[in-house]
Amino acid sequence: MSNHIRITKQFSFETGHALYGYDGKCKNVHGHSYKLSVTVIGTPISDPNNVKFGMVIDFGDLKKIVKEEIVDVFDHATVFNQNTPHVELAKELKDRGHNVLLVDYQPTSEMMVIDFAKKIKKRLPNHINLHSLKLQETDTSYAEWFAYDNI
Ligand SMILES: Nc1nc2c(c(=O)[nH]1)N=C([C@H](O)[C@H](O)COP(=O)(O)OP(=O)(O)OP(=O)(O)O)CN2
Ligand SMILES: [Zn+2]
Repeated sequence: MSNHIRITKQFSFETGHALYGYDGKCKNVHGHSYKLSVTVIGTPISDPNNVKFGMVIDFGDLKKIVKEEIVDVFDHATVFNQNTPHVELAKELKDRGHNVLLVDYQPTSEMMVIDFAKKIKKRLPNHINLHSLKLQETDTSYAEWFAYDNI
């Protein structure tokens, strides 16, 4: 019998964005208190001499990866699609000392969660797989990425 276990760590960060060309209020620069749940899957370490005995991955090690790749980059930044005229607004804000992040996609929840999945997968140890991500933009809206939807 295998013992594959999913473990999840939750994060939150405040990020501004604007959806260039969108036909609603989210074309305006505004922000969200994003909540991100990161779920990985693996087998708990079975060697009692290993300091991480019984763990799939130390929650602290998962936290370090997600903080470095996502939270520290996106928190209190404003994200713009670099393929739109918003790049000019971004330059102006940057020149005035604001924390601006240019990405090569429309910064919707869907596209951000795809970007996050790529970044987290690259940092995980070989024996740990990314199972899913849930990115909550508002109390009532979220996007999810699942590994088995993307094989
Ligand atoms: N499929 C998507 N639709 C929308 C996105 C998105 O990322 N993916 N983003 C936005 C806006 O950025 C913003 O999040 C507004 O979302 P919405 O849920 O419509 O927010 P409201 O506050 O109006 O929601 P209610 O809870 O219904 O009041 C827009 N769409
Ligand atoms: Zn928004």
